[in-house]
Amino acid sequence: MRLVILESSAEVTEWAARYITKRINDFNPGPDKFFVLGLPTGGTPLGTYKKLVEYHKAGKVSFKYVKTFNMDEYVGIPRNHPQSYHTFMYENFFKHIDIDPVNVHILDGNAEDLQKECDNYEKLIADAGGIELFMGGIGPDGHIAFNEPGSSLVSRTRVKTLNVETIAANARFFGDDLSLVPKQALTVGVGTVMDANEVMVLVTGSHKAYALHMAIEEGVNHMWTVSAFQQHPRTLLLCDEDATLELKVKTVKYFKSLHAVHMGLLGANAA
Ligand SMILES: N[C@@H]1[C@@H](O)[C@H](O)[C@@H](COP(=O)(O)O)O[C@@H]1O
Repeated sequence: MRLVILESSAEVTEWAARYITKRINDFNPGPDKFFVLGLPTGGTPLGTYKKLVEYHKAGKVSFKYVKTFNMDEYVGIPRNHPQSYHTFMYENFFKHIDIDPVNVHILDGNAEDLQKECDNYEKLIADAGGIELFMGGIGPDGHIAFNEPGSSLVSRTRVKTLNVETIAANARFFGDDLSLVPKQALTVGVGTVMDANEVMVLVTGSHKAYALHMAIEEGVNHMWTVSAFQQHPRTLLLCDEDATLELKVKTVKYFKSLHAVHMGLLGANAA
């Protein structure tokens, strides 16, 4: 595992955008070779989407030969609801870049047969050749996508009932009214994310500090589903100073000593 510790959440989101840009460009995608990118929603990656749009507009990266798969979507709110993940992704990212909408995949939380929709999503990912880089965020309880505490660490895409903590955390997007927050979602499984060639998780803020500690300093545990990535050969965790508050000094010192190595991941002329 790599843990890249940066000063602020702005630096984390920018680092992620630079890394995605470099990975896409190094991959050199084309009509017969699409780069497959897994994507999250949430407040954390917003800055990354902003930067990617900026890099795209500056001609530094194209999404013409990129296919995307989003992690999750609420069940039961209309696709065009202001808080649906469809709306979030189009407003904050897709409508500003050159991606072909046919290459955008987001689960349909209004499908007649929800499990069929989930099974089909797994098939679409496999047909695309698997996910090259999966970016994710976590909830304060250490969930990845909507894989709530207690989720199977080999789970696949499915319907999930949200727990109280997640409903409370997401209430801010629904006028702080718990009753308006959807209670179910479709989500990729932990196993689905584990299948990606590389997993990059963004963790920012002191409210995620305990989750980061449980993710990397304790054992693999289905109560902290992000801890599963201890067993992934290419896990890249990006965090800010605030998120390190519950880590051991020894852990923080070690990973900070690797700063130059981590910056090297962004390419030869990375500042
Ligand atoms: N399903 C999403 C997750 O994918 C996301 O990582 C999490 C954290 O969101 P934020 O980045 O706003 O803290 O929120 C939701 O639960």
